[in-house]
Amino acid sequence: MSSLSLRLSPAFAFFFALTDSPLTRPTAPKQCAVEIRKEARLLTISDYDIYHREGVNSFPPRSTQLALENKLDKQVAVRLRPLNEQEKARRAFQCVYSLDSQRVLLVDPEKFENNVLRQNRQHERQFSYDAAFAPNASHAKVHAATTAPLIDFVVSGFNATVFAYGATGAGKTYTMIGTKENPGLMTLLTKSLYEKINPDEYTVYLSYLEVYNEVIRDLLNPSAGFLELLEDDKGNVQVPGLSRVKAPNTSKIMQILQEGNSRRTQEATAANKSSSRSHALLQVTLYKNAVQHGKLFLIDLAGSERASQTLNKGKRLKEGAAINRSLLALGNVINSLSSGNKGRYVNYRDSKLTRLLKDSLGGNSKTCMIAHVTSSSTNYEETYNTLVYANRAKNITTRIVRNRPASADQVYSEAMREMQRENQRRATLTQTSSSHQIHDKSLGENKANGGAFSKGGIVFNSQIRIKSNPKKFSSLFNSLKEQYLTIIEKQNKLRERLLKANHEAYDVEMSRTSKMAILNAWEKHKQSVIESDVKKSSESVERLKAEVAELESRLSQLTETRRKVEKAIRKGVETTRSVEGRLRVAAKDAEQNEVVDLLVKMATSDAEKIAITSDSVLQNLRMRKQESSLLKVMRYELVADKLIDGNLNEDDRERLQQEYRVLKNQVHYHMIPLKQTEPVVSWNTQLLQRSGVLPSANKPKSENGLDRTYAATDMQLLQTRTKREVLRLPAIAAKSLVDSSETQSDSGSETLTTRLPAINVTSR
Ligand SMILES: Nc1ncnc2c1ncn2[C@@H]1O[C@H](COP(=O)(O)OP(=O)(O)OP(=O)(O)O)[C@@H](O)[C@H]1O
Repeated sequence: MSSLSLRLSPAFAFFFALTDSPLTRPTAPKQCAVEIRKEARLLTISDYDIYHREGVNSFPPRSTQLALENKLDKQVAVRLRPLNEQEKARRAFQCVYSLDSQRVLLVDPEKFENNVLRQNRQHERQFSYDAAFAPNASHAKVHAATTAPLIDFVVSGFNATVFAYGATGAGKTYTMIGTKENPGLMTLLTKSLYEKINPDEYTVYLSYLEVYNEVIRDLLNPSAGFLELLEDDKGNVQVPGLSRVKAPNTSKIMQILQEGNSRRTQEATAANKSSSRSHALLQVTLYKNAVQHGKLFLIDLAGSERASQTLNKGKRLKEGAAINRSLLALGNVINSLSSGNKGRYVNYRDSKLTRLLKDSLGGNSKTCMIAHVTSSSTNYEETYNTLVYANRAKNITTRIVRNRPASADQVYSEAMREMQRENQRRATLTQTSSSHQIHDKSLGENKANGGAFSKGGIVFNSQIRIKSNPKKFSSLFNSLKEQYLTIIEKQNKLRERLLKANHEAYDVEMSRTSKMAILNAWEKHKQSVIESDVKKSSESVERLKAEVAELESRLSQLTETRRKVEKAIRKGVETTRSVEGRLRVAAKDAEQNEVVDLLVKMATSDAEKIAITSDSVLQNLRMRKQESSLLKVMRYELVADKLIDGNLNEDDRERLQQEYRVLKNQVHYHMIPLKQTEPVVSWNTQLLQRSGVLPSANKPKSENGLDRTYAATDMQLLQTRTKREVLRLPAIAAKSLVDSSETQSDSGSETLTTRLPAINVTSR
């Protein structure tokens, strides 16, 4: 079934992966003459039990119902949307009912058709969930029953995820985002969170991103461009460069969400006049005393859709395919997780969406899925699929553990704990006033130095007034500590900016290199091209030149950004050193000195962490390009094999030869930048190497765990080389020039490459 489904349209492939095929749908129970409007409400628990006793498999099996061993970990709810005016005008009628607060009845509209062939088909099906909401249910009611209980959970230091699933137009955005007048769960949930926490103790940060056509964009900072998704060695998924905003109060949340939503990709389709074409993920992170404590993920998925329903064409159709593909991947993950097989393999890697949801679905998170269905008879199939899908999701089992700081944050949190201990100790000291002597002594030393402190070989001019009041003395150390932390935070922001600029520059440089190569090849060969082809190509050549010029100007802007940011970072490093020195002077005992050591370690570790992330962002980009080149090579080999085999009629041969030449050029130009831009060492790493924090040789010493990362980079480079050696392209005599504008290409410039003379691309 699955191989068949892959050859079907994405919407159908999606359908087959998630549901029982309609062909294998269970047959009807013997008597099922429920009169739709009257009896829907009359179906009782005993009916449900009878179905079970009779062994009718139309209901979820008993074992499935009872398998909710982790009922509290996973909650599945269903919300019905009322018929809209358009559906009423089409004389659609309600075909799904909420029987009570948990059960839903679906009635097949075909029941009312006098079709003899289908008279034995089962026309009613009942589903049971953790919660079911009638079409007139309010957001507040949905919130109270589903998401409100998650708040305590997050405040206790766990993660939680809520995602809205359903066909296009079923009401997901309505539930998650709502309107200004009637805000949805994102606002209600965040508001409730605020009501629960003490603002002096907790800080809340919001990040908001969308996954559109497998590309991640920051909805709070659209200028950040496309973002990468990375996994650290512990499998934690991160989006480096994703901005986060401190949300001081609830009205600010609404404003932030509205701004984010206005940037979301939305288009009108026949099924929904403002259809969301992307998955939107709001991340609410709770910090307790500056240490990450709990996380809430609120996700408005794009709707699954059938092309026939949305009447989509062109770009919209492609978007729909991407949406369905990622939902198909989500379906597969849900199927694996709910299979009950302990040694199951769960493939999260098929889409960005599943990679992002890895923690929520299979890991350390309490999850609430709200499935959405329209009650209209015209959407029966979609409703059926969604209800079955939601039913499967109930069986997902996970193991939840309280958040512990990630290893990289360990130093930071240790420092925080140290500081808290130190603060407490200071407070006690202040009360007992037994430390006067120490301060008097320090004052004495200070005076003796003519107002200059000397500690650890560093001499500072004393701007600091240390009075004999211990409170003030303690607050001096604390205020320096605050100052140090603020500078580190600023430094980290600058380093992240450098990472972003480097990422973009790398991408731009790759694109520029391959475009330049095409232009150079054109210049070289144009003499041998017939005049009509030169004319035909001139527009493409001009466009390509303009693109190269644009890329070059962007590159110089990015280089300038690099220069400025690096300068600011270097200045920041000097300031940190100076504050560090002052801290060491102000530190009056071993414990305080340890705190300073930890702060310094934390700053270094932050810088190294960003440098490593930056290296892997680049490496990832490079790997993606390699993968796409390899796919092209594989296609190229396939076409070449077919040509060699012969047995083709003239038309097919001609078509294949065209494709062969296009692919040959694509492979060639794709590979050029990959050959020229290794090895990958990010600007962040280079900066650390220049400042002596990291060794500058290719193979760093085995300190700070950094060697592992470099070893991985070396390994990847090695693999690249091996892969390249494997690329032996079959050589086939090329014929004349061909204009193959029909061929799909992933770069606008490739229309031109198809007109170039065949280039010998046997790779080295
Ligand atoms: N429970 C509801 N009550 C009233 N109106 C609703 C309800 N649910 C959805 N609607 C309305 O139905 C329309 C479609 O809803 P919405 O845009 O939320 O669908 P969607 O599932 O997010 O679709 P897509 O996947 O295409 O983005 C909207 O006009 C919305 O206001």
